[in-house]
Amino acid sequence: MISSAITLSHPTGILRGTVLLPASKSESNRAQIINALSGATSTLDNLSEANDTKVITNLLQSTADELNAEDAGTVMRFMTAYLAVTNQHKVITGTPRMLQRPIGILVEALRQLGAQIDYLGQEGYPPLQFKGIDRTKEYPATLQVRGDISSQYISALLMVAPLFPQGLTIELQGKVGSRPYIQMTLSLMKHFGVEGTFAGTTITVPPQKYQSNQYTIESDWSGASYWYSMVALAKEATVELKGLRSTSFQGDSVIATIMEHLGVRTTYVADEVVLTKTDTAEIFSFDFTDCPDLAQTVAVVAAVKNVAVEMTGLESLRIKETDRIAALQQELQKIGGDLEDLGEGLFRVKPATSITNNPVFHTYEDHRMAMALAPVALLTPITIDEPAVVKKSYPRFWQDLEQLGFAITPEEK
Ligand SMILES: O=C(O)C1=C[C@@H](OP(=O)(O)O)[C@@H](O)[C@H](O)C1
Ligand SMILES: C=C(OP(=O)(O)O)C(=O)O
Repeated sequence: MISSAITLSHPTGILRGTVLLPASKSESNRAQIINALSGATSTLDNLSEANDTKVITNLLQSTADELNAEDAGTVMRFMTAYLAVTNQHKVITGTPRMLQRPIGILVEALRQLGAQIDYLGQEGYPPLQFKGIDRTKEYPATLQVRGDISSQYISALLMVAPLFPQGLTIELQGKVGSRPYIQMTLSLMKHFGVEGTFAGTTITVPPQKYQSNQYTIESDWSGASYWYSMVALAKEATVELKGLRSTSFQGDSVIATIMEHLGVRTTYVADEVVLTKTDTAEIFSFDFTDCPDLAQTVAVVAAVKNVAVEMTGLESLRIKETDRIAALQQELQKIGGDLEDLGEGLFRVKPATSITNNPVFHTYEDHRMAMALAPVALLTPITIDEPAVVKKSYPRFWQDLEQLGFAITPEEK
């Protein structure tokens, strides 16, 4: 998909079919870092085709002096810890947006562990220059690390923690966001032979060696969330999503519970879930602290279904691929809706009152804006700018939509 915009519509509004979801980029990128730290002897099956995963695969093999993490937060943060502990002398940079996404908390923690890292631009932000690690330096076995900016800093530190002679204890400070991603990191570490404990706000990883193992990456629950939206907005629907597990490492599997309020029933069978429609469309409140990547999905469906959902825990949305709160407000206003800021962290979805005016949606270099807005096409033809953004996590998204009956027309501008 190279066109700069597409128009998207669905002639019947009826969805029936099977979708082979992409694998989780979060699991793929952790598994690859752990594998690289343990001599690259594990077998990783079903690695994601997400660009974020391709980027980390390439960077882990690269001999270049300057590495480019592009727009991938996990790559920037996980590679930062990896480059530090593997004593490399390289630079890591990224897209202009990546240079606005903070990394100071992670750099500060790694410096305390002996890593020499300089900022090449603004203090606290990439690009970073690595100048090796001083192994002679006494380092503190316990670090205090803020948990309220990005859990990716904690995950990055945890994956390298067993390599330190005393291991590492992390005491999380402040509110902890995206906690299931920290848990996912510990679960994958355990799969590769390293045990850590997470009690209250303290995580301890004793010194240990990773063991090689086989792991099959699960399909991506965040990517699944857009199919939940489509089922919620379709006239009729039965959609099978392949490769999802009822017991998942991914916190975004909570989408199954959230979408019960918005008219989607989930049935777990073998290695897939089946989504069907119900009549439910009820107001509810939900705290997205644990699953920030689902916020856009839910805000759009709720607006279109006229359900004034109350949303909290959206703080981290402002420092993702774009300021996702501002982007949602802009785009929902185009269909008469909004994400109203009620203050003190509370947001309320304002129902979309004019969805049929052929909206042209912008995507703000954010894959999740494109994918969260696409389901609106089940009700009215829409235009999506820069549709190629989906490649960050779900490159086959538009092909999968076509397979389920969406009509997609490129619009050259
Ligand atoms: O660790 C991960 O794989 C991720 C953690 C989350 O980020 P934050 O911890 O910055 O909220 C999430 O938004 C991101 O898409 C993936
Ligand atoms: C926030 C995201 O990714 P990252 O932080 O890894 O760039 C995302 O995929 O929604």
